[in-house]
Amino acid sequence: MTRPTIAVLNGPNLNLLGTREPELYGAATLSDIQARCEQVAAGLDVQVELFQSNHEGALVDEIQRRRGDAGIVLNAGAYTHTSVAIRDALAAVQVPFVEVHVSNVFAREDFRHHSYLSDLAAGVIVGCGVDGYEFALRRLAALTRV
Ligand SMILES: O=C1C[C@@](O)(C(=O)O)C[C@@H](O)[C@@H]1O
Repeated sequence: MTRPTIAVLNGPNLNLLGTREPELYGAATLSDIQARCEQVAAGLDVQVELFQSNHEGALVDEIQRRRGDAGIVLNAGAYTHTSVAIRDALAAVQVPFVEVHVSNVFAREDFRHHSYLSDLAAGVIVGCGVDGYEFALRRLAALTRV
C-alpha cells in the first residue's frame, strides 16, 4: 500500500532560511528541514514532498495539485498576512493543513498578527523554530489515523 503523502509547502523568502535574519529564524536551512521531515516521516509511515516558491500563483497551483493528499504543512511566509488567493485554494482542496511560523509572529509587528489562513487550519504552530515543521507533520500523520 502506498504511504499517505503530506506536503510541506513554503512561501516567499523561506529558501533563505539559515542566512536570513538568523536571530529570528535560526541557522537551519530549508535542506535541513527537508532532511528532518523525511527522517520523521519514515518513522510515521508517511511520505513527505517539499515545495518552496517565492510566487503566490505558484503556491496556489501547488495547493491545487495537493487535492487528495493526507495533509499540508504550510509556512506561507508573508503571504499568510496578505493572500486571499492562498486561503481560497486551501478552502477549495479541503486538505487538512497545519500553519507553521518559525518565529513568534505575535511578538512581532502588528501586521503579522493577522493570518488569512488560521481559521481554516487544523492547527497553528508559531515560535517553535524549525521544530514546528516536525510538530505539524506529527499532528497531520496522527489525523490520518483517526
Ligand atoms: O516570511 C515570514 C516567515 C514567517 O512565516 C515565519 O516562519 O516566522 C513569519 C512571516 O511573518 C514572515 O513574513
